[in-house]
Formats: sequence, C-alpha cells, structure tokens
Amino acid sequence: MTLLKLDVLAVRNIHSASISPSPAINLITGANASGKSSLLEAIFILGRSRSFRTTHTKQAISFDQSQLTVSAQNRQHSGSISTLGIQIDNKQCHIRIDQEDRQKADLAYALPVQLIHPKSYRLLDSGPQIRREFLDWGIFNQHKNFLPCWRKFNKALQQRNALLKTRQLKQIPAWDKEFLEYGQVINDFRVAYVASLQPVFLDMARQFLNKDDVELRFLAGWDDRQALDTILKSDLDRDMRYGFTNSGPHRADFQTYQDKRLAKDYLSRGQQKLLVLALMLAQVTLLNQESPYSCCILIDDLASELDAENRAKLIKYLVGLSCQVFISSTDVADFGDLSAIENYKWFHVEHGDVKQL
Ligand SMILES: Nc1ncnc2c1ncn2[C@@H]1O[C@H](COP(=O)(O)OP(=O)(O)OP(=O)(O)O)[C@@H](O)[C@H]1O
Repeated sequence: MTLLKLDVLAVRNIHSASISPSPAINLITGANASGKSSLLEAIFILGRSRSFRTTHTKQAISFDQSQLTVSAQNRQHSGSISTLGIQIDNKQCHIRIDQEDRQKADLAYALPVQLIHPKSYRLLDSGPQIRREFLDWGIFNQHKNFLPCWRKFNKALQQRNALLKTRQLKQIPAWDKEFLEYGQVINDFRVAYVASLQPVFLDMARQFLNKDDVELRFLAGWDDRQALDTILKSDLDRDMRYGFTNSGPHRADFQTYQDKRLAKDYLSRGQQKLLVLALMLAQVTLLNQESPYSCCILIDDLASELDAENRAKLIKYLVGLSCQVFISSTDVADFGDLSAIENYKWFHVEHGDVKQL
C-alpha cells in the first residue's frame, strides 16, 4: 500500500491538512508543539482506528470540533486505488472504504501501520499484552485466517470466564472444545511467526546494536510441556476461585535475550531502544519480504530515539526497504545528508499548518 493523498480534519491542532506524500520517505519538521506528532497520529488512526497517544481516541479531536476525520487515497498491491476514511466523534467511529461502511479490521488490512516512537521501548518492560499485540499484528497481516480464529478463541474465553464467575460448571466443557481448538491454532501461528521473525531480528540487531546473540523466546501462556486440555482440567478449581481462565494463549508472551540474559534487565536504555527498533524493523522487513510496500512506517521524534550514527543507519535502511515512511524531527539536520535520500518529500508543520517545502 501507498498513501497517494492524505486529508486530515480536526486532529489535535491540525484543523485541516491535505498532502500528497512521497511513496518512499516523507520528512516532517517543525518546532515543538507545531503538530508533527498529530500528523503521524492521524495516519496511525487511519490504519489502526485508534490513537497511539491516548486510550481515548476522542481526545485527539480538536478542542473546538465535535469530530475528527482522516481520509486517504491508497494504492493497493494490485495497483488499484481505494479511498479509506475514518470519522470519530464523541460516541462512535465510522469507517468507509470506497464509499461503503466497513469494520476496523478492513481498515487495518488496507493500511498496515507500524509506529516507532519515544515510548516504544516499553515493548520490552511493560505487561505482556503489548507484546501479544505486537506478535498478533504481524500474524494478522500475513495470514488472513488468523483473525477469524482469534475472534472465535476470544469468544470461547469470554464465555468460559463468564461461566466460571457464575459457577455454571456444566456448560464449561462445551466452551472448552472451542477454546482448545482455536487456542491451538493461535498458538501454532505464534510459534511459527516467532521462528520466522528470529533470523530477521538477528540481522537487524547486528546492524543496529552490533550484537549477534539476540534471541526471542516465546511463552505459550501455559506450561507447554503439557497438553493444554490437561492443564485446563487440572486448573479448574483455581480458575473457579479466581473467576477466570488462568492458562492459555490469552496469557502468551515473548521475552528478548541478549547473550542469554533478559534484555530488559541488562541492556542500557539506549540499547533497549535499539533492540526495539530492531524488532519493529524485523517485523516490517518480514512483511515486506512477501510483497514490497506492504506497510507504512511512522517514526515519531527521530532525534529522541537515536544518535547521529544510528539515525544515518536507519535512514539508509529505510531508503532501501521499499516502504512508505513518515519521519518527524524538530531539525532537518537530524535526517543527515538529504542528497543521499532518493525520492523524498519534506513537509513542514507550523501551528498545525502542514506545507510541503
Ligand atoms: N485535542 C486537541 N485539540 C487541539 N490541540 C491539541 C489537542 N491535543 C493536544 N493539542 C495541542 O496540539 C499541539 C501539537 O502537539 P504535537 O504533539 O502534535 O506537537 P509536536 O510538533 O509533535 O511537538 P513535539 O516536537 O514537542 O513533540 C500541542 O500544542 C498540543 O498541546
């Protein structure tokens, strides 16, 4: 996919902006509080139907407006051009693709967005949900049949938990069947995904961290030396006490090791940022290996993420990646030698006003 034209209405301090981005690298500059992150946030909202800066996306609506709108003309892999749009007000979210009402998942398939921002290092040290979402985003974009299985699994999990809470034990085996069937499928997808991500991650870590001993270790969400159905049976008393299912793919996680030590406990904050960068680039590189231009990369506040050497390395890598990229920074010098960046466009933001230079 490539965004050919992007229109933003009432996203934070951007009242109205319309740009025709480069299919390759887009540089976004502007002073602090000019609206650079808001522009990236608008693209993220178009791909993920939510903000990356707040759990309440309606907070991104401009103070004096009642709704925000982001729309774009998007060139698909096939070459055909579709119109994507999302409108969010205080209560609802409306999604349209080619003038038809659609679901969030349709938008996510149409515009896969990967974001690297100053808080990305949390991927290593916050709770497991963010890491499950990271894995699942990669799988979702590579395997169309992942989402229906994931939905069926979650439905079974919710029903099972509701029965545990209300102690309706007789009905639990009926939901266990679905839980186990789709749970196994999800686990198989994740195991295969981590295995395919590992070599690409290693390659990225060599480039950005100068380390050649990084490793991803997947944790299924239960002691996988035993079958999940055995665990479900042996956990039943505990599940009833807690009123939820303690073991299963909904508790999956992965950990990142460097030299056989947990990265989050031993690497410096700067190294952790580089490791997360390596992980995220590995994910988009893997996606791009199947077909080029398969996702849009947003990098917010480049300079806060990386030193000059790594900024130059990253830009060089992105130039060769065949992906549409949007990178923000306060100072154009942070992007290094512009003559080395082919086919770039430069947008400058001032008080929410976006202009191409
Ligand atoms: N809902 C909103 N409506 C209008 N303005 C908002 C809203 N939410 C935040 N703002 C303001 O929008 C402005 C732009 O914020 P943004 O984070 O996009 O700037 P930025 O250029 O990325 O800044 P920095 O370089 O400091 O990170 C800020 O002044 C912010 O206070």
